[in-house]
Amino acid sequence: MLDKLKTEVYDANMRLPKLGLVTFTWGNVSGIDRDKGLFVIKPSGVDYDDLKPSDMVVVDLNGKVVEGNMNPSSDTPTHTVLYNAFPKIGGIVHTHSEMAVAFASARLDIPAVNTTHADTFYNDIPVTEPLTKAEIEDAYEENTGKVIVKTFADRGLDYDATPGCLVGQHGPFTWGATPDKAVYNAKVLEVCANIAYHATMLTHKDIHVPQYLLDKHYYRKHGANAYYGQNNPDSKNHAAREEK
Ligand SMILES: O=C(CO)[C@@H](O)[C@H](O)COP(=O)(O)O
Repeated sequence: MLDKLKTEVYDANMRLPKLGLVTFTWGNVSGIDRDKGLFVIKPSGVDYDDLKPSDMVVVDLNGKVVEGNMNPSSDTPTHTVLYNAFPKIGGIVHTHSEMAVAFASARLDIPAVNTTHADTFYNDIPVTEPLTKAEIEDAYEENTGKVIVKTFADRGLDYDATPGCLVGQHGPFTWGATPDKAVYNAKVLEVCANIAYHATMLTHKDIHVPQYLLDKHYYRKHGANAYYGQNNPDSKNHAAREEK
């Protein structure tokens, strides 16, 4: 079942250690088949070197395992909440990338300090409130998803325009149209966290790009697909390059 999606999710999971986004068995990637209402996620606690596409676990949108010989990622309830709440996403990533986790631990948003950030995230990347004792002691991973959804609702953020969030005192979750795009967004989030940290340390100031720069980059990417570099397979330039 869903063999093609299993391979796609396996490949996306294998990019996490290659991109330096995870250590040991931390983190996870999933991908969804919206037509079937099923998503595929890596198994829990399995070393990336030992993973195979056939190890991926198939889960329904109630979080119930429908196929798989192993237990799904411990974060499966979080992915379940996000797929139900964010209908346009096709893939989700959770990592423990270090600078992102530093911002999450300090309970700080990752500020939009430059165009690198603006190209992918239309706002500061929000950090959620840490989960309460009750939220941790019962349905922890489900509540982790709920606090992300609540943060976006409370702050009036568009999840499609800002495809990532820091869970306070935990770490980053990113999403995208595909598992691979969600991995891309996870790496960009970590790069942005690093740049924001250094820029803030260099200036000891609160830095934010102006809204008109965020608008320019967002609408250049999400507006007409006339051009947006290598990130947009629909762009003319991308097609032209493919023909060579
Ligand atoms: O955030 C956590 C633990 O804090 C998890 O994401 C682990 O880092 C990976 O768990 P599995 O996906 O292997 O269950």
